[in-house]
Amino acid sequence: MVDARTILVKLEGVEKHFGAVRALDGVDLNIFAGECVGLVGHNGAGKSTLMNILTGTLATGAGTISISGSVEDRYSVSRALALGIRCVFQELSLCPNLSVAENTRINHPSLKGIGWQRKAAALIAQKLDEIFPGHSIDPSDIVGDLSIGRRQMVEVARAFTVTDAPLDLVILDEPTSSLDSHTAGQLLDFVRRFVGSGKSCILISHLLGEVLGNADRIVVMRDGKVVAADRAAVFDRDKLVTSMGGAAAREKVAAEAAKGTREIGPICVKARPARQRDDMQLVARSGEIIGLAGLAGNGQTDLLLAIFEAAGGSRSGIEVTAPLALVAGDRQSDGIFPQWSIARNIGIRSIERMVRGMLISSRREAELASRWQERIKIRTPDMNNNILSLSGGNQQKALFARALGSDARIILMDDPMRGVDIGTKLDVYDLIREEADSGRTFLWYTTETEELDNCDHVYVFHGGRIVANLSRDELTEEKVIQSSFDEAV
Ligand SMILES: Nc1ncnc2c1ncn2[C@@H]1O[C@H](COP(=O)(O)OP(=O)(O)OP(=O)(O)O)[C@@H](O)[C@H]1O
Repeated sequence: MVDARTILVKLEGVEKHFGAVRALDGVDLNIFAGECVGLVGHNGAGKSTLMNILTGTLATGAGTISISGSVEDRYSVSRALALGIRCVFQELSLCPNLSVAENTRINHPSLKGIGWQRKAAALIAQKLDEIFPGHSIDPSDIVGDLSIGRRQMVEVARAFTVTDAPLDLVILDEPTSSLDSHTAGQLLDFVRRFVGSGKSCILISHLLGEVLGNADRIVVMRDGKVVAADRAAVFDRDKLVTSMGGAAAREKVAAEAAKGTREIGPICVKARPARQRDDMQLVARSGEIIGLAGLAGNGQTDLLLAIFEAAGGSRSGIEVTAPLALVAGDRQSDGIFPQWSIARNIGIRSIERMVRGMLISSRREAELASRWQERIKIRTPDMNNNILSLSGGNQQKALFARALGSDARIILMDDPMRGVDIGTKLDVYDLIREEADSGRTFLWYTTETEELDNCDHVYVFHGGRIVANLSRDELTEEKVIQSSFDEAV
């Protein structure tokens, strides 16, 4: 049957190699006007590489790109922008030392002359209001001072602002990874309105419910190839997971395993948020997995960082009695060392064990890295490659390996599953349970409410304070949301 809709983008036989890695292996992809295409696949499947080709950031090794029926021979970033194609990359690209309005101006050279700042501020404020009503971002805020969730909101809103250049397709690569469920819902509603007006979106996400609920069509990638492409209605969660390469049955087993009971030991962390007015505090015992929940930016990360800073001693309102490691959520700013290899990035938290004499032993570093590559399935041909050669999700796995491979007894996790695929998440959940069984303690802030099922109990935050302590039996998404909207007493 011939599809009568207008084809906006047609990619045919696209290939891309990075040295020995075949990132794209003959990919065909059509995007029609007025549709939202969900793009899913395991970490390293080739999604970001394909999108980098579509935005002109990477050149193809082979294959053709046609936009609105014309084959593009000299495709580039500026050509893609001129054709109305924009992307919100997984690794955010805002300049941290500039304000929200100044960052907006970067994308809109036509905003010049006297009053450009005011015009840029109005442009971004209007788009933030439209997508995220009730947001508390001011165009004069310096981006580096914003939480990662707010930066993600600015980045998304900026991609949808229009001055003189056309806007036909917005690629959203993991756009909700740092947003709480309320804010993510606002964005997804906006995406539906956007495609309803005849424009197109590509939505890349590891949150399969998000893709199933909002995409018109779904394309599944696996090992550099498109392995399935059909109307969203044809898929369900199990079918998607199976097309991506397994783990459907394991999901149910993992959910059951999370309900098991484990022996817990003595208290190892007591922490009172700085703004707490009553006597509520976070108390963690060894062997516990504790969730930190609530709307993003309500003090969860602040408390984790305060606990991290108090390591090995005590400071006002915080007591910690064992070594700590932190899995950063904002991996670009706080997690990876971009100049170093994957192996060194993993070994750095265990440097005392790596040192022989005055030098770091490459053998010990390689042993640790190879053990964790296997355990957590980091996809790379060589752990001595630079960390930036890994896909986003695989970089995040290296940060887990750094923390779990260390001597830390308490692991602080700041929304740590950003960009991690479903199969790997299940492996990491298993790993966390195993490690908790052996007495390690986990403090786990997550913006994915489903993940809280893995926790023994959950502290809900609002306005910088703990407002509820929910046991596993009391835990439902409604309860968490209700508590996070309730004013702290
Ligand atoms: N600059 C690079 N140098 C070397 N290898 C690279 C580079 N960029 C990507 N790769 C490799 O290409 C493959 C595809 O990576 P890509 O980032 O496209 O995956 P992805 O599907 O977006 O993964 P994720 O879900 O983790 O973001 C991976 O094996 C990755 O390691």
